[in-house]
Amino acid sequence: MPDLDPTTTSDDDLRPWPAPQAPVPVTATVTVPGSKSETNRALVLAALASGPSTIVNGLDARDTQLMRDALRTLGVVVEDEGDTWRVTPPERFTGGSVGCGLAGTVMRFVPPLALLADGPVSFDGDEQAYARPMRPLLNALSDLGAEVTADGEGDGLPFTVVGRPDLAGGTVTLDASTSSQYVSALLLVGARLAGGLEVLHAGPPVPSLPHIAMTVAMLRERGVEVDDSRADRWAVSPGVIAPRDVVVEPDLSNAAPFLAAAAVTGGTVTVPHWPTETLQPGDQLRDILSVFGADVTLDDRGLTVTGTDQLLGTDLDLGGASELTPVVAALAALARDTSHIRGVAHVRGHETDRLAALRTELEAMGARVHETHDGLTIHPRLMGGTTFRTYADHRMAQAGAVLGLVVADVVLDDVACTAKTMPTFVDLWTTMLDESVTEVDAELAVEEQVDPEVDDPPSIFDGLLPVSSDESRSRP
Ligand SMILES: O=C(O)C1=C[C@@H](OP(=O)(O)O)[C@@H](O)[C@H](O)C1
Ligand SMILES: C=C(OP(=O)(O)O)C(=O)O
Repeated sequence: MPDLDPTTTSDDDLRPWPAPQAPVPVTATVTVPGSKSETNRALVLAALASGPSTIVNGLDARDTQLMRDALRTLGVVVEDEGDTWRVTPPERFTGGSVGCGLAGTVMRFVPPLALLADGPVSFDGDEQAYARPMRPLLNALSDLGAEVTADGEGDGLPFTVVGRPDLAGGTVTLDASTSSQYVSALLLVGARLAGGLEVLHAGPPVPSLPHIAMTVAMLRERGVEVDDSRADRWAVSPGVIAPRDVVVEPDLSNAAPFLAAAAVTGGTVTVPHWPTETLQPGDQLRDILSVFGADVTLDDRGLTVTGTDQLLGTDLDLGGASELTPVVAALAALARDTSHIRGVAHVRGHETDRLAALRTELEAMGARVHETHDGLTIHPRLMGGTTFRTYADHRMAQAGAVLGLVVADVVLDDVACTAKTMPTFVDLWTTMLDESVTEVDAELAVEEQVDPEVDDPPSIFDGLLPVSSDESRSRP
């Protein structure tokens, strides 16, 4: 299977995509590409820095290519030198047109850069992105003195931002309960405003706080002073953003479907290079998978997850790691008993309304799912194959792939959307399954060597999960 083209989601060969069933318990080592969140922050900070920076292991996917293109539009030079990207900031940002695709990090992190640009910067994106919330950030930019005009009929994309050379910064108050990215976006640019920037949140709790902590840490690594000592307040002092040469960590959230593959098939998957200390919310997978009953070990090899016979029902607040919601919902649908996912009301404004999408698709497969005000209650039931719609959402596709490992005849209507953050998804997934079969064959060969007199050597299919549609996993 070819890698997906990271610049587009229109690879017709890959829609529809029959999700492969696991012929054996998934047993593999899967190296995942770099973190989307770290890559796009590193790019923006390099563009704002006082000199050239380099980025190694940056994620090459649709969201990060859109970010590189956006920065180039603003006059930033982004060059590829083998595995290293060299980013050279311009004297001043120029105006132009920025395409955001469906990338939250592009549509939220780039508009504040327009505050510093010489001319108007217009923003557009996929039609589906028009529904993503932007208003609190756009109001904050207006409050800071920018001219913000709506170019469409809605409250978000498309829009144009015109900055002014004399913007002083100061204090802005906004409701960031629909996305932490508004806060990160403002903090990233704050040091470059003459008076710095104080950001105050007023409203229901801010989701994805680890992502704001990641922003703060990456600013501090570049010499920027940030005060985050009080809840719901962040203050960035004015100053220089120092250039840095960075190595991006693997994307731990994108490791979720591969680790989940071990959990649902009773296999073992290792993700190498798992950092021992990290600010990525995907690190919460270690606790999440343990609560589902999987065995989780972090050691020199990386993170290793081994599944058990039956996953347990769970009660999880995913407010800090909401991008894991679709894969966790897939695990919950395959568990022994009811699970609750809480704290993720705002994922209704992610790539799609993820709560509605998950309820609809899991119910179509046979699960009973209830949408609550801030999450899902999932009652596992006997599940059967169906066309699993992905709604152009890479993480819905990941969830569908996990379900397809153990439920026969699951066909994703479009897997090409995984190119948003992982153009190599299909390739990695099929390689993982191939490696699992090879691994089992090798084990059997060793067993045969030990006892060559065995009359009837075990088949690689012995003791495996049922594979036909009428034998799909039975749920209480
Ligand atoms: O800052 C970031 O890199 C992100 C923040 C989160 O956004 P929300 O706060 O909108 O959930 C997360 O879900 C998204 O995938 C990446
Ligand atoms: C919410 C997500 O992405 P975005 O950066 O587009 O908000 C996600 O990747 O799950």
